Amino acid sequence: MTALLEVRDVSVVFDGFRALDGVNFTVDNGELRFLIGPNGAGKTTLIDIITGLTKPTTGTVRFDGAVVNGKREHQRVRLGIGRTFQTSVVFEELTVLENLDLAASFRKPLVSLLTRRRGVTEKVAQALETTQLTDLASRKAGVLSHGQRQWLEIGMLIAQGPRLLLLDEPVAGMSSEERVRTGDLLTEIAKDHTVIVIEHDMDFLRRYASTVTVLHEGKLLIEGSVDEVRADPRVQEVYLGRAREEAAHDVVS
Ligand SMILES: Nc1ncnc2c1ncn2[C@@H]1O[C@H](COP(=O)(O)OP(=O)(O)OP(=O)(O)O)[C@@H](O)[C@H]1O
Repeated sequence: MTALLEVRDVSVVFDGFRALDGVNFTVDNGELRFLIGPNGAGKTTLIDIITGLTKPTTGTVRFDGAVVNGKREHQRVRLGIGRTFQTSVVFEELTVLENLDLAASFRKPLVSLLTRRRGVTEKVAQALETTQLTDLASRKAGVLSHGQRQWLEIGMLIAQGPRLLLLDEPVAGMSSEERVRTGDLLTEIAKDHTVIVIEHDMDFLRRYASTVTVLHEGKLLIEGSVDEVRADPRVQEVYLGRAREEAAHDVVS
């Protein structure tokens, strides 16, 4: 396997605070990688330096072998780096199909966006099928359930044809049924994409993750299988220590 993404010795300093501290993080082509860590560990900052939203203070980010440090967000999207945000980006007044169509059109010149097209492009049809939203294609996005909206956002990402998908807590707020469907969807997407998912839910990880990367206080703590990570005393301390602190706080407050 070859590395699609290579983050080398990356540090990010915000006003003297080290959000990331010498992080090395490599993801191979075709991997479904999970990223975990307690609040403030640096997970979102790591995603931000991959997408170009934040510039690393030191270190390099390579995508498909080329350094992308100097590239801006939209240039990285064009290279094939796509992300979802914790906050929704769907247009509520547009239908599922229209949202997907718009997302799929983003790389085209403006003139083709202004030309009315008939029918559904292959990419959009593929995104509808993968996310199993075909039956809801003509439904306005504003009336979708939370889970359906998340799948639409993932579909919008797929419709853009990225090689690397970065998903920030895709199952947050979902029912257990929706979680299963999302896990299956991620597994399906990972068959022909590379996927990095920020997720906290251990049950979800146990079911769907192969390799997990744990961040803590801006550093990479451990990388391994779910079992290896769960058995690691440092990980237990980070999570259990945190739970103990919170329990103590609950008692005194
Ligand atoms: N723009 C910023 N300016 C200053 N500090 C920031 C900025 N962005 C993030 N931080 C700080 O960097 C640290 C890491 O934040 P980050 O959002 O990456 O953590 P996280 O692991 O994604 O946490 P969470 O699970 O809470 O989302 C936090 O302490 C946060 O307050």
